[in-house]
Order: sequence, then C-alpha cells, then structure tokens
Amino acid sequence: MAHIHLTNVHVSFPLYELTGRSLKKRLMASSTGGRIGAEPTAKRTTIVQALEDVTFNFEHGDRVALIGHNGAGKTTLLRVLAGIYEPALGQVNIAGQVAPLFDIGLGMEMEATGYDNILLRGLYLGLTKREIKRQAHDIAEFTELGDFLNLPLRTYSLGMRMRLGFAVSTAIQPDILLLDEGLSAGDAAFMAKANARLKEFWNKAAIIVLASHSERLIRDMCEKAVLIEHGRVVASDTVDKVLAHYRHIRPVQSHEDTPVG
Ligand SMILES: Nc1ncnc2c1ncn2[C@@H]1O[C@H](COP(=O)(O)OP(=O)(O)OP(=O)(O)O)[C@@H](O)[C@H]1O
Repeated sequence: MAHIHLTNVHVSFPLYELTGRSLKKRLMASSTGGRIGAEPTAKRTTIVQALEDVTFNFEHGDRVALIGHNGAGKTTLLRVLAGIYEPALGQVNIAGQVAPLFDIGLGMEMEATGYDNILLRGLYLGLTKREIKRQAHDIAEFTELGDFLNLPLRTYSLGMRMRLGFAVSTAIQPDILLLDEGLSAGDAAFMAKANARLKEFWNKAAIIVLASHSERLIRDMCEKAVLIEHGRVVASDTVDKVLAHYRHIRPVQSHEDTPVG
C-alpha cells in the first residue's frame, strides 16, 4: 500500500544576497513567502524557512490539495515529496512510485537528444533502464515529436519539452501523482491528450497531491486539504473545513472561481 509520512520536516534556503537590515525587516513583515530568520550556525546567514516542522500522513486513496498564500511552501513541499529537496531536518517516508508532473525539465540535459533525454528523465524518476527501453517507443509516439527526438533538447520550445517530460513521467502507472496547479505550455491538442491520460491516472493512482490556488480545481479533484502558512501546516482536514479555515484567516471577495492563496 502506498503512503507518504512526513515527520518534523524543515527546509530552509540561505539568502546570501540579503545584507540590508531594513530590507530584512520589511521581508519579515511580509504576508507572503516563508518565514525569514537567521541561520543558527555559519555567520548567522539570513534564511527563508520554506518548511518548518511539517508533519502529516497521507494514506492509500487520499487525494490531497496543498493550499496556501504565495510563497507558503507548497512547491517546496512537492519537491520534498519528489525527492528533489532533501530536508535539513526531519523524516520523509514514502512507499510507492512517485510521478512528479511539475518541474518537467528536471533530470533532462539540454545538449542531449530527445531520445537520450527519455532515458535520462526516466532514470531520474527512478525507472530502470530496462523499464525505459521497454517503454521508449510508446513514449516517443506519445510526444509526437518525430525526428525532433534526434535533435538536442536546447532546440525545443517550452511546449515541446513539456511533451517530452510529461510522456516520460507518465510512461508507467505511478502510485503517487504530484501536481502543481494545472499543466500548461502544451498546445490544445496535446493538452487534450495529456488530460485524458491524467484522468486515467487520476482514477488509478493510490495517492494524489495537488498544489493549487483554484478553489474549483481543489473541490473537483480532492477530498482532503492541508493549509500551509509561512511554511507551517496550520490545518489538515476535509477540503470544506480547510477552505473555511483559510477564508477565516485570509478573507477575499468571492467570484466565480475564487482564487485560494
Ligand atoms: N531556491 C530558492 N532560494 C531561495 N528561496 C526560495 C527558493 N525556493 C523557494 N524559496 C522561498 O521559499 C518560500 C516557499 O516557496 P514555494 O515556491 O514553496 O511557495 P509556493 O507556496 O509554492 O508559492 P506559489 O503559490 O507562489 O507558487 C518562499 O518564501 C520562496 O521565496
């Protein structure tokens, strides 16, 4: 059974550029972003605490929305779940194959060809060489990039890179899907195809974690939600309860698809 268990996870980024006291003060008072603090060691460098003491358990069957203001820590948390960031403190315990459908260029090499990047991104995602080779033809077909697959990635547009990244990430049925907002950058035809594949995965994936500001998307896709404020989890419950909590602490005027965060 798939699961994601996080215990007291901390992630911080040093801000070497930040030397002025007044800018630091203004940042500390900001309603967006992670908490600004001082690194306890090493010359007291200023840090942004992107995640602070994050603990939660997602179990098989969970569809969870990550909700929070700009810079709250949602993408950082997704990156921790994808193994892109190693937390400075705390434990990450994940059972199941993870497919991150964001940071689509990670693991890819600009000077390598599309075909080579299928292998590189596949290895980066934790697939074996054998698994990738078995799927390579289908992946190439799904991208519809044809002869471009023989050219280096630097010659691709953003949308072409997204086609390649998406095709590799979804080459096998993952247990855990990680998404940041919706997919973008693909053209209409590819987005329709990608969304159809995503829908199929959506029903089969054991756990889905979606970071989003769209109330409609959150309500459509998830049953549970985690609210993050300045890197800390402040609520973890049903979507209804967490959205109500969020509205309470950050009220907005409502309109058709009320942005969350
Ligand atoms: N590479 C980095 N270097 C320095 N600070 C970073 C870095 N990545 C993220 N941060 C900081 O960490 C905090 C959390 O950022 P993160 O991208 O996780 O927020 P988010 O909730 O995904 O925001 P948004 O809704 O705007 O996408 C922010 O204050 C951001 O400035």
